[in-house]
Amino acid sequence: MNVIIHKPLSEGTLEVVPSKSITHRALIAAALAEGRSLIKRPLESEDTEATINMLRALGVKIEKTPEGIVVESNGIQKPTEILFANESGSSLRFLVPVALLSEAEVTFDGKSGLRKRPISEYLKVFDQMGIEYTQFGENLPIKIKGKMVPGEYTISGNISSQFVTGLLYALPLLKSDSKLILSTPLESKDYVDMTISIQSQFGVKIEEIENGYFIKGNQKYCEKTFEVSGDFSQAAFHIVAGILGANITLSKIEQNTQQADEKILNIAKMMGADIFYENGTIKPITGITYGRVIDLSQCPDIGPIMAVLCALSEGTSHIINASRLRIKESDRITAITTELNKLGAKISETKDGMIIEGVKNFKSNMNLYSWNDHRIVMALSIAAIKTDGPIRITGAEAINKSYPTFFEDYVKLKGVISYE
Ligand SMILES: O=C(O)C1=C[C@@H](OP(=O)(O)O)[C@@H](O)[C@H](O)C1
Ligand SMILES: C=C(OP(=O)(O)O)C(=O)O
Repeated sequence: MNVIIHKPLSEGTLEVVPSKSITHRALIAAALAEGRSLIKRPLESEDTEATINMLRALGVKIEKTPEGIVVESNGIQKPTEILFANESGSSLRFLVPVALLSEAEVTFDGKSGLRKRPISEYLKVFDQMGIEYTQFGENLPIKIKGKMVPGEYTISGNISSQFVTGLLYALPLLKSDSKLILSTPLESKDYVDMTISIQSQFGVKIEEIENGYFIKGNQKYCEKTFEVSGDFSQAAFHIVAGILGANITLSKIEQNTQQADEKILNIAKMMGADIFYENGTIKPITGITYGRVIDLSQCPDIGPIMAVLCALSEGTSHIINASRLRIKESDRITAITTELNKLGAKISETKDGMIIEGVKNFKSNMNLYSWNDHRIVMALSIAAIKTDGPIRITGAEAINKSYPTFFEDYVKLKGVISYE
């Protein structure tokens, strides 16, 4: 699907879509609880669907109802089929340790991009646990056989926090205590804090210790009714749209939900933006912003939209500590640099970030490419606010990964688009 943006989004009020990260986590905690849970206001997207399908293959009953998703579980069962994570890094990495609780042979696979994303930290843990595995490609498919055993395990903290989340889900269900030690400082730590917070709401406690986590064994997840909060990673696109010129108000976006991308508020303010935030409502004010040093080690997903804001800010910005942007759905450093430069931005890549000289406006270009990455499509659609004519984004269906209604919302906000 190609999208042509004839006129950018310009005004309106939008209810922020539910959080992808929280939806994945609530579904998994509910699947690990014996009994019946209800997940209210879940995100519906390709990624959350991957988690649902994988949990179903592990014997969990999941039903979509008008009230939300009902999850009924009797524990994790031997899988009935290959666990297919599609393109969702979270679904794959969260569910590897969970699936191993079945003590059966499990095969994981995913679509092209995910097949190349690292799974290395689990291989280290499998070696320490004596679990056997065979890989049939660069990373996936992988066939795993063995039993998770409690103990002390060491992994790196700077490849993906998703390995930590996956282990924290499964280890409390083992018969005795475990420790997870991080050999390098943990990046994207808020995501792990979110995991721990959601686990505690389902009755499981994790203790943070120096260099890692202590996980008491023999714990139980409890059934629960849980409501998903609005997604800061998606709100970030509309916040930047507001700063760049659109008159947008965002509703249903609660504060302090341990979302890493809530950091967009402080980063944008540091760049000179005015943003009002009260009672779950955000109102960004259009105005001038200034280039700054922006550290993305804790909030990588706002990388593409921060590049847009920096490219249109006065002076020079340095995006630093962002090497993991290269191992997402696309190499997001190369992808956003290439596409924004086609619009006249002045961005150069560094090994782990970008140096961005601000420009006042973008020119139009009818040939922008999604790089099969939802966050690149959304960032380019917001960049259209400062182009001097229409833009075409090819491969725009990538938005289905996390925000299938993105263009419907774009039109609600008075954007004019057509599809090819
Ligand atoms: O735990 C999560 O929900 C996520 C963690 C982050 O990954 P990394 O820890 O690999 O940076 C983030 O980029 C991803 O989109 C979602
Ligand atoms: C990288 C992302 O997700 P995941 O790692 O779950 O594929 C994302 O949503 O930007």
